[in-house]
Amino acid sequence: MSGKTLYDKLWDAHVVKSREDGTALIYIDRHLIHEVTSPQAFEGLRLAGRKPWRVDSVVATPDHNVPSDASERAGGIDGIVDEVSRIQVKTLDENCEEFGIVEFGINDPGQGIVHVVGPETGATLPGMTVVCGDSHTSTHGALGALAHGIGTSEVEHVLATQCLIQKKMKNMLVRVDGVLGEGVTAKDVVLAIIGKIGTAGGNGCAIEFAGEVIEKMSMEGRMTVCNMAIEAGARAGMVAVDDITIDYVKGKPFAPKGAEWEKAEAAWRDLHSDADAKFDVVVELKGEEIQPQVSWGTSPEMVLPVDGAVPNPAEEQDPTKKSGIERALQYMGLRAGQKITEIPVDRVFVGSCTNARIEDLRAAAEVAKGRTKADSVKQVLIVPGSQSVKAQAESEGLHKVFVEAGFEWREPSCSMCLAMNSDKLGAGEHCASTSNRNFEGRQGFGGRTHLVSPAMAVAAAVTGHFTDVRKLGKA
Ligand SMILES: CC(C)[C@H](C(=O)O)[C@@H](O)C(=O)O
Ligand code: SF4
Repeated sequence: MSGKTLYDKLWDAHVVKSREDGTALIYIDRHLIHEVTSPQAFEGLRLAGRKPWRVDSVVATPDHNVPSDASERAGGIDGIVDEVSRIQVKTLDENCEEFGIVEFGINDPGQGIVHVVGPETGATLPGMTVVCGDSHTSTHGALGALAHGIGTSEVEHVLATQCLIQKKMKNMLVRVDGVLGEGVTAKDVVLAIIGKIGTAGGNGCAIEFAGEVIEKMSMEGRMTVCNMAIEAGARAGMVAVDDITIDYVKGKPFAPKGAEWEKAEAAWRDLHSDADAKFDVVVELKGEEIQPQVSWGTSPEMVLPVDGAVPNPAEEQDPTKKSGIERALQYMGLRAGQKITEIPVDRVFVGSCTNARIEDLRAAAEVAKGRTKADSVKQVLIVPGSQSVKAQAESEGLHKVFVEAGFEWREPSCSMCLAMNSDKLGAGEHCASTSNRNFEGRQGFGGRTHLVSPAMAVAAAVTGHFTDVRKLGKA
């Protein structure tokens, strides 16, 4: 018998009962909650007269509907102008109060995007099963956890039973070997992976990201990569536990302490695929071949190196792909063969659970330092992923760099990642965005999203069009 993959190990450790039909009941260690997908789940609990099975496994924070604007934010929940948003955030608050759930409320120092808050507080730990009613829960797999999104009815199921019915996924290995060039980041790595395997490449699989590039990557970079596993079609992405993981987790508020820590660390050290483990699918990339990426179309797989040119549908043989390209070019307002660097940018968004951690803001500030927003760019939003990221950035003076560059320094929120709050693109506007989704209307009706790294987003902000950050020269 061959060895186990990391996914096999995490799965086996959480199976409560397996059935003949391939489904299994798995135990959930951590349940993260936000305002969008939890109201009906709590309503269901109430109607059935149930209470959460293990209330201390649940951690909540509002993120999608909270305004990023400081003055609107200052009014707390009651100050939220949009009525639907206000009700959602208020309902989360009331539900947490009623059921005794730990919540980092709207202006609490622990508040933030749920996928930033989980790892930074140690609510997410290696070896855990982590769920949230949110597809980007895959982010938490970076810690060597089995983490994936669930639907609202499953949110209720997990609240009520602490378990989830699942079918085991296939094992997929994505190896990124070699080294990354200067100016090439985790975001470029994951965009290049999706460009290669497509948005259906990981369907039915749990992806383990490995290889030298991933081994050298910081925890935050690994989170960026795992965050977008879902955009590659896989519900879960993960990375083996190593010293980088252990060092990251140590001392976090929810992390075990003292003798408990020793025991936990020893167990976590086994959270890697065995040398003889077999994967159903293996994909390999070379780090040195990855360039800074920019998405040009309406799907994350429509992505190119910054020195590339938008495809010409006339050169595509496959009729489905051809019409896909035609439609994307039309929506995005681009010409066949147009150089990526010739695409003008109207707004820039640095934020989201993909790229709003402290290292992302440092990378953005490094490019912004001594430069200013191009006149043609209407707005540059810099939105920290959590209150704690915001405080850290301010203690390092990063906010001053942004403000001096003519950018807006905002409050933690999902913000312009999706049009669920007041940060939106206007119809026809192009946005250099560090988020993870670029489908039609994602950032506002008619808005045109281009996915990039934080450094590339700022390079676009200061030049007014996509620019290879490596060619910017000295500020
Ligand atoms: C609102 C929520 C359910 C959704 C998700 O599941 O991912 C959102 O976070 C997104 O990024 O589209
Ligand atoms: S930041 Fe964007 S992708 Fe992440 S949870 Fe919020 S809306 Fe979803």
